[in-house]
Amino acid sequence: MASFPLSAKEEIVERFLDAAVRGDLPQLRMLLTHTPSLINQTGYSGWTALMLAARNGHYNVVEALLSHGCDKLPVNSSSQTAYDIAKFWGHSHISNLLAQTDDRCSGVLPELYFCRETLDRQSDKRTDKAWLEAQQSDPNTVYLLFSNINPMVSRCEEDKSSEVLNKLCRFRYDGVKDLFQKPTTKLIFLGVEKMNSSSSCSQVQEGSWEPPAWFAIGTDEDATELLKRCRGKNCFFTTFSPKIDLLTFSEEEAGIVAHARSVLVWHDRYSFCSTCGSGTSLEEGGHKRRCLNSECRSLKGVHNTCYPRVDPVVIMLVVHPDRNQCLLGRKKSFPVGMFSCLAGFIEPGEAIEDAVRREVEEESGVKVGLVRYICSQPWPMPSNLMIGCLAIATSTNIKVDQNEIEEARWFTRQQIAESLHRGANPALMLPPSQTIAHQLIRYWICKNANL
Ligand SMILES: NC(=O)C1=CN([C@@H]2O[C@H](COP(=O)(O)OP(=O)(O)OC[C@H]3O[C@@H](n4cnc5c(N)ncnc54)[C@H](O)[C@@H]3O)[C@@H](O)[C@H]2O)C=CC1
Ligand SMILES: [Mg+2]
Ligand SMILES: [Mg+2]
Ligand SMILES: [Mg+2]
Ligand SMILES: [Zn+2]
Repeated sequence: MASFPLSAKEEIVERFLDAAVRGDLPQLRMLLTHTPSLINQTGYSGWTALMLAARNGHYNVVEALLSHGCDKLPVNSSSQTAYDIAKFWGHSHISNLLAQTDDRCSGVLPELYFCRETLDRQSDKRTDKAWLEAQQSDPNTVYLLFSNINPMVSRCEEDKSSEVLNKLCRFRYDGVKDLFQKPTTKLIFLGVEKMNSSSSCSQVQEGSWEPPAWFAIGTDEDATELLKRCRGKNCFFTTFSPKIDLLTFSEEEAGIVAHARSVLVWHDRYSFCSTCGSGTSLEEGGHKRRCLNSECRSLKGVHNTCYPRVDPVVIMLVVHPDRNQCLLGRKKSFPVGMFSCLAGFIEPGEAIEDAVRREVEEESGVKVGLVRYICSQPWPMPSNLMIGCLAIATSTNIKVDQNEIEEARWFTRQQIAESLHRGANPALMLPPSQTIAHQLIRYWICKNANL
């Protein structure tokens, strides 16, 4: 067979990979210093330097590559990551290292979007009327303004390259106190600030630091009038279109928005008592509605009709019995090429595991055995709690319920890893990283298929 001379670029890649095979750390470091882009390159074999070092048990080379920010997601033609390779060849010190280090491939999920608890909710303070009133007029108290259920935001100018586009507009008492007079205004106590690096040091040391309280205000005032309070700043009300607005806050603000918006939506949609139909009033810092009819059954004992609702939803990555493929589906409303995990509402009297098995079979015809809970995410659309699971299929034939899902398919680990690694491609687009669906998929790829 004729062999062709290597180009200069190919030659340097092969020298780099050869250094990884031999465990030649000085040579590898020298080449990386000159050509940092070598780090994730593959040679003719389709293996990266990390895979080769993991195959040959060179712990120090794996360590050095990781410290240079090497990507652990690429897979070889057998769909193995470097972690899988180290495990297969019995280099447990290396597979442990690959499982431990870094955020993305540790097998431990990163904190999910909407999950950061920036404020301390202090739910015991919700029944302390005097304390709540004192906080309302405190000059340090922070108010967020919602026109009905949409928060007032400004465009984030700080970092144009970042995904953070929207920033919540923060008001002080003087800027919003007139709204408290209107009977339709809803005031929600969100919590108090947790102590962090920006808390005033001298006050913290003296013990005189009082963490500012945060409230959300929901109002049906004319939106244009409300915007005048910002005095010329470029503010607007987000409409919460999921693809455009919902995922564009910082991690800190996303958690606050999830809390405030879910409670305000509940007030908006449950104005009347669902037991007797009478009017209701807000209590407990906006976290309860009390029926105004003194004869109503809902006033005797504790009733879930009086509290904000949270709807549990199971969301699951179904793994093929061969452990090498996973089941993803797409709804008609998804962008072209996008597939995601199957999901569905838990029904009354149903355990999480049973809901997973039922929803998967209803939507795809696939039967599921083992179900393992992985993580959860509040999803304020309007108030779901996504309960993320991995599930092992016991059958593989797909029969889609066209009312719920347009198409469902088995995807190989390699197809998934490629889409995660190289980004959206026409064949398979995965949901954005802020979603639990994306994180479950990434978790499975990184963690290996063994549950
Ligand atoms: N964060 C994420 O990664 C993802 C979030 N989701 C969310 O999960 C939710 C549920 O997923 P679906 O596949 O639509 O559920 P699903 O498969 O149970 O079907 C939805 C249908 O269930 C019925 N239903 C039962 N209880 C309901 C309730 N409490 N609220 C609304 N409808 C109810 C309605 O007829 C509705 O049309 C959706 O709201 C969706 O936004 C879905 C996929 C990914
Ligand atoms: Mg369903
Ligand atoms: Mg569904
Ligand atoms: Mg359902
Ligand atoms: Zn009632």
